[in-house]
Amino acid sequence: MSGNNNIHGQDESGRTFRMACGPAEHALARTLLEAQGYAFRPEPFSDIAFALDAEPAPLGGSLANTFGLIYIQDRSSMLPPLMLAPRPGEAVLDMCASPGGKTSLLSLLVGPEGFVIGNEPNRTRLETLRRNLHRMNAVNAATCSFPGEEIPLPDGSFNCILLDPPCSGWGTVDKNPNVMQIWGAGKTEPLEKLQRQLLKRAVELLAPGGRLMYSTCTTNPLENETQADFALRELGLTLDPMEHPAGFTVDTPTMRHLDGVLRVGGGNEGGQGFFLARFVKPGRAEDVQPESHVGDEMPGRPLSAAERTMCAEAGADLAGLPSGEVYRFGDNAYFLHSHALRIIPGDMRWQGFPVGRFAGRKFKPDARLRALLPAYDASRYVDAQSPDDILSLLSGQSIAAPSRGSWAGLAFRGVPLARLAVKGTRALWSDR
Ligand SMILES: C[S@@+](CC[C@H](N)C(=O)[O-])C[C@H]1O[C@@H](n2cnc3c(N)ncnc32)[C@H](O)[C@@H]1O
Repeated sequence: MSGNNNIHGQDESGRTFRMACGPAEHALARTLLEAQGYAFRPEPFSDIAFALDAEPAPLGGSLANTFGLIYIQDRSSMLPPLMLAPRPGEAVLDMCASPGGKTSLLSLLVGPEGFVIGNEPNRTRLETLRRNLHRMNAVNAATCSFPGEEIPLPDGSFNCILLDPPCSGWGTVDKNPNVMQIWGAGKTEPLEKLQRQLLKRAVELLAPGGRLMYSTCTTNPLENETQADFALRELGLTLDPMEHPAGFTVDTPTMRHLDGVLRVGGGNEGGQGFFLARFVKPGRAEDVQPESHVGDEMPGRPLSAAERTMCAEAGADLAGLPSGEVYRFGDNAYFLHSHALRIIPGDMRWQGFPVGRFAGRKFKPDARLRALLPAYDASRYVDAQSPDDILSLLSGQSIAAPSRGSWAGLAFRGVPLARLAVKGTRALWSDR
C-alpha cells in the first residue's frame, strides 16, 4: 500500500496520470495497470488523462510506468500542451523542457510524423529530460541545451512554441512549502526579467501565424498577467482566447483586457495553480519561405547499407520509425526526424532519439524501443501472461527463449512490449 491510500485502497492524493503512448497501445497500458490492481477513472478535460482511484503500490513502480506507457503528471500541468493543441504532423519547440512532461505530451499530440524539440540548459536536468523521453519512446522528439533566450534555431521556424519558463512556483506551494522562502513576494524580479527575455526570443522563433503558449505554475500576477500584457504591447502578439477546460475552476484574470487567459487550480478539484496565455503572431505562414537544412554537414552520418543489414539481423525493424534517418555518431545510433533535418542547422548541437549501438559487427537495439520491434510472432516472443512473469525478468531471472538467435521479443498477452537478449537457450532482460 502506498502512504496515500486509505484502508480501502482508495487513493486520496488526487494523483493523476496520462497515457504516454499512442492510441494503438492504450489497451496495453490499461491491461497492465488493471492486472497490477490499479483503478482509475477518466478526467473530463482529455480522453488520455486519468485520476487514480486505487494505488496498491506506488504508480511510479508500475509496469505501465516502467515501460513508458503512462506518465504521472499533475492535471493542471497537462493543460499547456493540450490547449496549445498542435496539429498532427506539426513541429513544436518546447523552450524550457525538463523534466519533459509537457515535451512528451506534445510529442503525442503531433503524432509520429510531427516533431518536438525540447530545450533544457541545465545539464543535470537535460539528462532527466532525455531519460524520460527515452522511457516514453518519444522517437519524434529531440533535445538541445541552450539558454532559451539564445537558442540558435532559425527565426520563424516553428508554427507552435511552448514557453513554460522558470517561475516562482507559488502554485505548487502545497507540495513545495519552501517556494515562498525562495521566491516570495518582492523577490521575483530576476525571474520576471528572464521570462521577458524568453518571450522575446519565442516571438522571433515563431513563424508568422504561429501559436505561442506561455504557462507558469505560479499565481503571481507579475509573472502572469503582467507578462501577457508585455507580450501584447511590446512584442506585437495577439491574444488567442481559450475555452474553459472541463473539470477546472477558472479564476478571473487580474487584468480585464486579458479575457481568455486561464488561471486554474484555485478550486478544490486538485491540481497545481497554473496560468496559461495563448498568443498568435500576426502574419501568414505562406508569406515566408522557410530555409531547409536538409543536406547540411553534421558530425555523424547516415547508416551504411551494411549497417542497415546489421540492424535487420538484430531484429530491429527500422521501417517502424517515422520519416527521417538513422545516423551513426561514433558507436551510437540516433534517429533524426525529417522535421529536425529540415529545421535544425547542421552546426547546431542537438541530439536525436537513441535507438541502439554498434558493437563490432553487431547492432544492439535499445531494449525499450517498441518502434523497432517486429510484429508479434509466437516463435520470436516470450508472451508473459501475468505481471509477475515480467517482474521476474526485470529482477534478473531468465526464461526459456522461444527460439535461437541473439534476441527475443517480450510481449504481454500477445502485445509487444520490449526486447530481451538471448544467451544460448535462455532469454533475459538487458537494457544496457
Ligand atoms: C518550469 S520548468 C519546466 C517544466 C517542463 N516544461 C515540464 O513540464 O516538464 C522550467 C525549466 O526551465 C529551465 N531553465 C532555466 N533557465 C532557463 C533558460 N534561460 N532558458 C531555458 N530554460 C531554462 C529550468 O532548468 C527548468 O528545467
